[in-house]
Amino acid sequence: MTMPSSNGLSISNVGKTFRSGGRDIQALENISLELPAGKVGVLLGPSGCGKSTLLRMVAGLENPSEGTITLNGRAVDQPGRDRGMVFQDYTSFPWLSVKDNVAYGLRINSDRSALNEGTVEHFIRAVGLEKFADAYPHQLSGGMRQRVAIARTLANYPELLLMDEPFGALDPETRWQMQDLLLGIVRKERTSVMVVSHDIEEALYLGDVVFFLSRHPGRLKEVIHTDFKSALPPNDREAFLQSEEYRRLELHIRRLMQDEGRDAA
Ligand SMILES: Nc1ncnc2c1ncn2[C@@H]1O[C@H](COP(=O)(O)OP(=O)(O)OP(=O)(O)O)[C@@H](O)[C@H]1O
Repeated sequence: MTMPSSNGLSISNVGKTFRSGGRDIQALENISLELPAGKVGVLLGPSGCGKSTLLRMVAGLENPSEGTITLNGRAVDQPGRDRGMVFQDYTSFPWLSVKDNVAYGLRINSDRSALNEGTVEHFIRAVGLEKFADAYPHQLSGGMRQRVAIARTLANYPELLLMDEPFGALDPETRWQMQDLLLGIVRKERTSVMVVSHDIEEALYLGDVVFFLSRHPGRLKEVIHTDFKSALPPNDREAFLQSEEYRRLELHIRRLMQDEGRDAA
């Protein structure tokens, strides 16, 4: 049993069973993992292994059937401002400008503080949309709309940023740009991140640690640390893709995926 740590995300013996059409579907079984504060974790695994379900439980949108989840020592049992979620389908408000979209979360959440214009500007700049602050979502590309969603979520300074296949709908080039943009911002802001992905390259590029889940029911099969990246030149995708360790891990995870496919057949 994993001891919950007070610093970071701690998932301890978590299981989830859905009751559907009169029968029980066990989506996740006995998941225990730790994501230290300031790190990027990736939930990777075949379709249906429970990645989104686990992320939704960390967001507080679902409750575990067994086990506990804590963030920085506090129990997670409902959504909260300490966590911010970004979905794949750009969740910006079409009737609000970029600036107002980013400000929206602050406005509804501001208890005492007045709307902080500086924060809005800071995050619009961080995602490179300063020239589009007064534009509306329909005037933006998919990648730009996803930047708005990221800026809006980060403007609330969440302790943990949760992302469910955030770049899955983007073309490969934009996807690479968005991955670099995300890493640049979260390193600077020191935000912890948990990302759902089913893309091996993305998982190894983004993650400090990759949690590989197997399915039926979803179990934590392997935890892969990517310490090898610290010896590579920073922000150099080519060096990353050509490194021996990346190639080794990519092949290893590909085999894990294939094993899952065989098990399901
Ligand atoms: N609300 C629900 N009611 C019943 N079953 C559910 C519900 N949500 C998820 N499941 C089941 O739980 C399992 C895990 O689903 P989940 O969406 O978390 O997997 P995933 O790994 O994110 O899949 P994908 O990569 O395809 O998005 C699946 O068998 C799914 O059918």
